[in-house]
Amino acid sequence: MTKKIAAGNWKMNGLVSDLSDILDIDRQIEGLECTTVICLPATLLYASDGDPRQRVEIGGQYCHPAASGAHTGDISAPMLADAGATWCITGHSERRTDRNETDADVRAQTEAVWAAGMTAILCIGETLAQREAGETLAVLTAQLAGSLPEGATADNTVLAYEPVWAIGTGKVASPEQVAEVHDALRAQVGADMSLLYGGSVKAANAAEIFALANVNGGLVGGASLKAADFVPIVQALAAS
Ligand SMILES: O=C[C@H](O)COP(=O)(O)O
Repeated sequence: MTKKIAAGNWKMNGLVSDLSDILDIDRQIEGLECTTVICLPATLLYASDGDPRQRVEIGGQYCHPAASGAHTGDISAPMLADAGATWCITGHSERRTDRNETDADVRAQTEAVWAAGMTAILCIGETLAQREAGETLAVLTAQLAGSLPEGATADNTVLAYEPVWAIGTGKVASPEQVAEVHDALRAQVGADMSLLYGGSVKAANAAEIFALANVNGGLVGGASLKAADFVPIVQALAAS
């Protein structure tokens, strides 16, 4: 069975002093029936794990496929797990673009996430040019085939659809666009894997997106940084 998941992605934002927002979120989501995750910069994971949280689960945003080795500046999945992460994003479009990560890289990272006992939030998404060329479903199908490893289950993987043109732009995909993609993904990954939508999700549009049949939650960037913005999104998901 799918799980409702409200996942925040702080991206390259946040200092130790900002962890008070995690505690605020934690307090305010008590009693809500959904899983809440915040994917933090690696520098904040250990400090966050030391906080007296009850409900918010913590994740990383990337991992190297190897467990250790001579990879200056990188971080491994066992390191993230050791610092308290139980989730890790793989294949975010910002890394596919900024770091030239390929589907094969994402597949290897996802396997590393599983090996460290964490759940992967695997991201796929089309660019505006691909959408305008009518290639959206073909692009997503190819990304899925290339980056989702054999052995993916509803317990070890959550799939996030994030249209690149909707990330951080304020241009949220329409309910029809989200529904078309999520219905197609559901047919490909089976009934149980949770499917998240990401791209300019905020309190004002969350309920409409979460009401769609095959949307089981959101991957939220900018609106996850402050409890005042994120908690209403978690509440909308729990009420959906
Ligand atoms: O991982 C989160 C997504 O990239 C969405 O970011 P955004 O909510 O700031 O558009």
